[in-house]
Amino acid sequence: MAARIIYTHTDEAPLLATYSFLPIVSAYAAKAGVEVETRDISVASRILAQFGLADDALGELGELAKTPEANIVKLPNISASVPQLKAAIKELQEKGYELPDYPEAPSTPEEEEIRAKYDKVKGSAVNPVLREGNSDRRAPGSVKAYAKAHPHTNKPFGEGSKTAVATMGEHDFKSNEKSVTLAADDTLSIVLEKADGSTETLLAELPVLAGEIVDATKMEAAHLHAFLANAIAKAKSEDVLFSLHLKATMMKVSDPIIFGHVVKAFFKDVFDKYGDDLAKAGLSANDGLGSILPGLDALSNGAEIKAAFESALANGPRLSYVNSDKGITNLHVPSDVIIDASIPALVRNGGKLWGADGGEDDTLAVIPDSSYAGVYETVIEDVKKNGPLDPATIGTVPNVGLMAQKAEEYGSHDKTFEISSAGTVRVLNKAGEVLIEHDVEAGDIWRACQTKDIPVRDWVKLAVSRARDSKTPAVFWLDESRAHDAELIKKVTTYLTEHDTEGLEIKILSPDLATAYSLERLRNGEDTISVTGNVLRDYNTDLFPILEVGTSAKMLSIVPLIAGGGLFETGAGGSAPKHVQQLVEQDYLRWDSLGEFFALVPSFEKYAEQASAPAAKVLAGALDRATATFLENDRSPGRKLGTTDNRGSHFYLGFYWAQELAAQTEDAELAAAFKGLAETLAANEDKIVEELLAVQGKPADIGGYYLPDAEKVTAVMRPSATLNEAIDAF
Ligand SMILES: NC(=O)C1=CN([C@@H]2O[C@H](COP(=O)(O)OP(=O)(O)OC[C@H]3O[C@@H](n4cnc5c(N)ncnc54)[C@H](OP(=O)(O)O)[C@@H]3O)[C@@H](O)[C@H]2O)C=CC1
Ligand SMILES: O=C(O)CCC(=O)C(=O)O
Ligand SMILES: [Mg+2]
Repeated sequence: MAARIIYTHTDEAPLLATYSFLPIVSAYAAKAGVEVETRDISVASRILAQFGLADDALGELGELAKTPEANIVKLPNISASVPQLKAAIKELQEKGYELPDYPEAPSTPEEEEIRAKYDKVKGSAVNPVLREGNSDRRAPGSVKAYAKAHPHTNKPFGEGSKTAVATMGEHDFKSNEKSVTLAADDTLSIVLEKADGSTETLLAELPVLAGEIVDATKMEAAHLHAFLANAIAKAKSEDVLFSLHLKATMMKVSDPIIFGHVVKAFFKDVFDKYGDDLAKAGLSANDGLGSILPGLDALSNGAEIKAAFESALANGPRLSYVNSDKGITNLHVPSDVIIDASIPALVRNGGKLWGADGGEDDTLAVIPDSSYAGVYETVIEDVKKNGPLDPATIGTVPNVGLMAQKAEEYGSHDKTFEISSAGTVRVLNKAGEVLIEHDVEAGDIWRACQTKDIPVRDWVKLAVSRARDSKTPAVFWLDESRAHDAELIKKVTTYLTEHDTEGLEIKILSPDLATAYSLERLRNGEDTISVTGNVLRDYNTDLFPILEVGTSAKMLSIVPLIAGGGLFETGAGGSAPKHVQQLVEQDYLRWDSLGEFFALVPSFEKYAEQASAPAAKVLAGALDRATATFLENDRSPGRKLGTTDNRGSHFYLGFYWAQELAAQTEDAELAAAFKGLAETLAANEDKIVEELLAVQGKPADIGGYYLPDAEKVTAVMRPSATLNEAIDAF
C-alpha cells in the first residue's frame, strides 16, 4: 500500500477548522509529494454507514490502525449521548436520508436491530476503535514557554470556600472491585443467578488471553440513592451549587444510568408523583431535563408536570448551569458536563461554577464513584491551602496512558449490566469455575473490565522511554489497595526489570498520593510524568494542561500504535460545541488549531519513514519551526470578535510555514517551490487579514449541525479571496 496520511473529518469546531486548514496542508504536502487523504468519521457519517448510506470509514481506519502503514491524524469528534444521537438522526432525516427513528424501548427484533446499530454510534465509539496503542500526551516546550511568558489566570479560591467533592467511598465501583489475572487463554462467561434459582446469561462468550487482567465490580443502587439524598441535602444546607460530574460519553452504559439516578434524586417528588406518566411517554431521566421538558408538551398533564419540575428547581439546592442564558442546567444533557474538562474548569475558576442567574458560586461537585474522585479532592484541597497554581512558574505533568485494546473501564460497555433482579453475578471460566462473584440487588450496575498483557508491557516500555528521553521522573498512579491496581502493579514491577532503568526515578504511588506529589513538584517548577491507566489518562490530560497552559488544545498527543503505525491525535480536548454556536451567531471561530499543527509534525515524520520520503521530514521540520514562530507572535485565535480567529490563525501558520520551507537548505527544490508563495503571502498579509476580519460580526449559515453543507462551510471558512487564490494557484 502506498504511504499516505489520513486526515479525519470529524464534527463541530474541529470540522469547521478543517475546511480552512486542510486546503493549506494538502497544497503544501502535495509539493513535497506527500499523499493526504481524508476519511469522514463524523457522527453523521457513522450513522449513515450503519444503514449502508455511507462508507464505513471508521471500520476501515480501525483495521488500518492495526497495521504498520497507519498514519492517521485524528481530530476530536462528538461522542454522542442519546439526545445528540436523536438530534443527528433528525437532521439527517430532514436532509432526505431514510433513517429509522431511534427506538427508545425496542420491542420487536427489527427494533432491536436498529437499536443495536445506533448503539454502535453512541458514546465514545471512535477513539476506542482507533487507539490500538498507548498514549503519550505532553505540552510541547514551546507551549510551556508561551504559557510562562503569557500566563493565563488560575483564580484563587475564596476565603473559606465551601467548594468540595462529594463521593461515595463505599458500595461503589471502587470499593466492590475484584480482580484476577488469567493464567491461560480461556473463554469466560458472565451469568446472573437470580434469587429464585433461575439463571440469566449476561454474556455468553468473553474470550481472554493468558496474562490478561479481568476485574468486575458493582455500583449499589440503594447506596447510590442514599448518597445522592445526602449530597442534595448538603448542597442545600450549605447553600452551594449542586453539580454532577460524570463521563457519560466514554462510560456510555454505566454513566447515563447514574445520570438518570441523579435526575430522579434531584426531582424526587416529581418522579414519585409523575414517574409513570413520564415512563409511558418514553421520557427517560437518563436523557436529562433537556429531553424531558420539551417532551412534556405532548402530555395532557404536561403543564402540571412542568410546573412541578420548576418548583423543584426553585426549592431544591441551587443547581449549576451549563448555560444560564439558555436555561441549560447541569442535569439537562448527560454529555454536557464531562468530568475531565469540567472539574479543571471549576478549579481554574476559583472553585466556582455558574448558577441560574449567571452568577458564580461555590459548588458541591458530585462524583458518585470514588475510584478517581480523590485526585480532584486533592487538587481542590491543595489550591485552597496553597493558592492557585501560577502558570508562569509551575512545571509540567505529561502523561503516559494505558489505553491500547480498550483497556480497563473504557472498554467495559459490552460487559456492563443494569441488574434486573436480585441474585449473584458470576464470572466463570470455560471449565465452569467461578473467578469472580458479586451478590447484587435489582438496579445495581455491574461491570467487568479487561486489560490485556501486551498493552501493559508496551505501556511500561513507553513510560521508561519517555522518562529517559525527557530526563523526567515518572510515577505510576496505582493504588495497591484497589483490586485491579494490585494485579497491574505485579506486572509493572516485572516489566520494569526488562528495561534499563539505571539513573531513572520511577515510583508507584496511589492516585491521591501521586497527585499530592506531582502538585508539590509542579509548584517547585519541576516536571513529573504521570503514568496512568485509561481513565486517569483522560482526566490528567485535561486537568494538568488546563491548569498549566489554560487549555488541553495545545497538547501534543501521540499514540504509537502497537503494530508500528502512528495515530496522531490533535490536542487532548473535545470538539467544543460552544464554538460552533459562536460561529453561527457571529461568524467568529475561536477554535485553536495548535493541536492540529502539533499532530502534523510527527505525522509527516512518520510518513518520511514509511515512504522513505525525506521531503516529508523537511515539511515536518519547517512546520515545527513555523509553529514556534506562530506562538512567539501570539497568532492563536483570540476570544473576542474583531481579533484574528481560527481562519486568521491558519493564514499565519501557512505564511510562516511557507517562509520556513523557502528558507531551509535541506531540499533546494522544495525551497524554490515555496519561494513565490512565501513572497505572495508576505506581500498580501494586510489585505488577507482585512478580508478575514471583514466577515466577522454577523450570523453565518453552515447549512446544518451534524452534517453541515460542504459548500456553505467552505464559503464561511475560506472568506479571503486573496488567500484562496494564493493557495489554490500554488
Ligand atoms: N478526542 C476526542 O475525540 C474527544 C472528544 N470529546 C467530545 O467533545 C465534545 C465536547 O466535550 P467537552 O467536554 O465539552 O470538551 P471540549 O474540550 O470540547 O470543550 C471544553 C472547552 O475547552 C475549550 N477548548 C477545547 N478545545 C479547544 C480548542 N481547540 N481551542 C480553543 N478552546 C478549546 C473551550 O473553552 P472555551 O469555550 O472557554 O474557549 C471549550 O468550550 C463531546 O462530544 C465529547 O464527547 C471530548 C474530549 C476528547
Ligand atoms: O472519546 C471520547 O469521548 C473522549 C476522549 C477523551 O476525552 C480523551 O481521550 O481525552
Ligand atoms: Mg479527555
